[in-house]
Amino acid sequence: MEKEETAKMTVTGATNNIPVTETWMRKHRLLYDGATRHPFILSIRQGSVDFSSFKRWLVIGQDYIFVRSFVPFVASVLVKSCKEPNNESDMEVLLGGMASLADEINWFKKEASKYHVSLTSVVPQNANVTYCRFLESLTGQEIEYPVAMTAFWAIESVYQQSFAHCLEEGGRVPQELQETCERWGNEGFGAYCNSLRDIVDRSLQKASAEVISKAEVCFLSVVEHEVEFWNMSTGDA
Ligand SMILES: Cc1ncc(CN)c(N)n1
Repeated sequence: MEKEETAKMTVTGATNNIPVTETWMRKHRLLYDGATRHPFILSIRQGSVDFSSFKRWLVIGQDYIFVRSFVPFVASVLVKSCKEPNNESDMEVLLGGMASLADEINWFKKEASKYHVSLTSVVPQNANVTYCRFLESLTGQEIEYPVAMTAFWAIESVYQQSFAHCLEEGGRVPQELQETCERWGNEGFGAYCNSLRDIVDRSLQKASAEVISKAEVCFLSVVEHEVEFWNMSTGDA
């Protein structure tokens, strides 16, 4: 076995047959489930979620702020993808991602007007500010494509799997939140997340052990930020 290959195996624990993202999922399952099975998500699934105006404001207002910061981050990933060899399919997936963010922004505006929330007067909470700063720190040219792609995939996947869990059999999602759960928990959004994951795995195949290790750290940071994001709903953030 080549020296470089040995280093990769040590850092990631990956074997030839198991994609790197899958090794992370197995290794960090508890942490990941902490985000996708957060008490706030479970309360939506069980139908016990508190409909106070604060929470409506939280989900619509705070997430709107987040998504507006997410767009320049995704744009920076798109720019990086243009410099990658064999990038045509990556570009298409990323453009699809941009389109879905445009839809998200419009949806937040529609929801805000339904609940009479003024999006421009929502003050970002600390956890959100920290998360948005983290995104900004990943837009620099020095951040390698596989690292930035890892963040992108993890951010979208945690959301998709959280809301998909709400919709799984046995759930009692309140009527008012059904559309929210379907928006991110639907199969199409799941397929898009799988395309992002495939790009991550492919780009990591040719990455150095150092980049793979950075990508894993980035994955863990995203999961922690997503937990903090949900914590805002219980006032713990
Ligand atoms: C915090 C968060 N993470 C992910 C998504 C899905 N784009 C979102 N809207 N907000």
